[in-house]
Amino acid sequence: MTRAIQQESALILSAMILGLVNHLYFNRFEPESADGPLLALTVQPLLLRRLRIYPQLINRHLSTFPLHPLAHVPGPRLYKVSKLWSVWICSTGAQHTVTKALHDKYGPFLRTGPNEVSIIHADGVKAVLGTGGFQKGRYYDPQEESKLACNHTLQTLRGEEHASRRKIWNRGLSSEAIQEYEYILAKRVSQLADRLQELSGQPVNLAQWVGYFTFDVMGDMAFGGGFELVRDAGDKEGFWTLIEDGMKTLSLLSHVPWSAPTLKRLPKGAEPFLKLKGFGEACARNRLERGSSVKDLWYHLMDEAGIEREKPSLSQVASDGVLTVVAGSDTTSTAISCFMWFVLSNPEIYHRVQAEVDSVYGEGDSTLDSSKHEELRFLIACLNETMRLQPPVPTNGRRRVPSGGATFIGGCFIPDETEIYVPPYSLHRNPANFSSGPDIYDPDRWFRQHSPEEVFNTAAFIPFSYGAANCVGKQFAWREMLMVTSTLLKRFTFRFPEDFKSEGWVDGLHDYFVISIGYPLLVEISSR
Ligand code: HEM
Repeated sequence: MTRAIQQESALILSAMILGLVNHLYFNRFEPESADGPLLALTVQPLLLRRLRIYPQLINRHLSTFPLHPLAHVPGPRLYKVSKLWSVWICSTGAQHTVTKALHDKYGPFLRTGPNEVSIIHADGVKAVLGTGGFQKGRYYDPQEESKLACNHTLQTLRGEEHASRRKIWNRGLSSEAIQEYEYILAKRVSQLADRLQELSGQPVNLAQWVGYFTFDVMGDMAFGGGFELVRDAGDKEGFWTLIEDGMKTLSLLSHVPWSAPTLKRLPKGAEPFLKLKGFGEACARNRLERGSSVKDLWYHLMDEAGIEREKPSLSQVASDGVLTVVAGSDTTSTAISCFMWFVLSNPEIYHRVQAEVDSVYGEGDSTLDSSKHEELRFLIACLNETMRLQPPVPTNGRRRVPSGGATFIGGCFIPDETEIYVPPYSLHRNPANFSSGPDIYDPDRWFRQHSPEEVFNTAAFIPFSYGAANCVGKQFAWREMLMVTSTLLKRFTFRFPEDFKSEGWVDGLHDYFVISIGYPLLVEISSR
């Protein structure tokens, strides 16, 4: 062996040892902040540079190491090495479609990070999200930073704390409470329809108007009113952008939760969150000063009836108010806008669903009467099919396998401390769960007698998530979606303008935890 080869072998060996030490350390002890890794990233390359070995060499031996506990889960090499790739994909808004393409290539178990697995096997739903499943993972931690917005919202609480706060939320969104909000909803639905009537005959961005509507509804629900976007025809406070920027930053940070404490020390690192928090606090102050003539959700969350032994704090409720607006407006408006896009793109379905609304709400009936909602079976199927293909929360947050909780899911070994998730967009389009034509808009699949070759597995349909932390607003969202879509279908005829390239509209749906609609949904409206 020449001296040069001996030297090279020694250097490679030392790099491998360093790689192994890093691997063992970071695999066991995920960093709490970016400080340690940054130090390691600075010192180790310098050290190796002196030894003439470059960090790429180490990278190869870290999370792609054949003895890594997740080595058996397939996925692209870049994902195995670092979460930074996910951050980049997420910043483009294409997380849902990229994850789907990777599942198509690698199968139902996909490694999307050094310590992260995505599952679209139907067994994953109960195992990860159901009773006996896992608690929320570190993905949610950036929201918990004390200097960041939405501190301790319902969405970031775990275990007992979550269960006791969720009890109050359940009360605020129970069937009984929703009956009281019906008045708010009906008022807002007629206001939207009246405004659209004024705009008939010209191209209108329907998605924008539906967005104004859902924001107004949530403003009424969470803070006793005050947004008035439909009335004033616009995003006058700029808080739409505020919420969108906040959500985008949050979804990026969520991929690298340990970077949040370090980033927050940088001057602009946490700005969108702080703005969002300021917005929530201002709305909360307004609600307190103004009071409310109706029992809104705030009434329940603040426990104004005095049912709880310990009254929730104002800051807690202000944070939950922001959560309501974020969780309840973009989601519902995405579902409604996508529904309109799907039915307008499928004229036969459009005519059938309109005919159903006409038959359920006959002469003299009001579409604001929700007691007939159960009769709208085809409309419900169309909305379900919409949320199957375009779930408003397409990727979902991560859960964490606890220490000592290693398990098998759908035959795949999932080691402890893994961040694991079940992304609805890919789950719903997996042919093992829905086929034939998993990517085809086919509302009839919700009705018809299924042949033995057909797969229709509703256990793998989770637009509202599943288990103890599923969507608490599901029942309200259904009431809202059915009331507004039946009203619009009954009152108007919609069509895409001649020169509108409607096929590409879905390409503008960006996944920033909730969907953000990038392109205008242009329609021409005429009264019927
Ligand atoms: C079509 C409309 C909606 C969809 C598809 C939807 C979907 C979801 C999903 C997937 C989650 C779980 C997120 C996670 O795991 O981190 C969730 C949670 C939640 N949603 Fe909704 N949502 C909708 C409407 C609403 C509405 C109208 C409200 C409020 C009135 C609401 C309030 C919430 C809250 C507070 C949570 C957190 C629940 C918890 O952590 O216990 N959502 N939603």
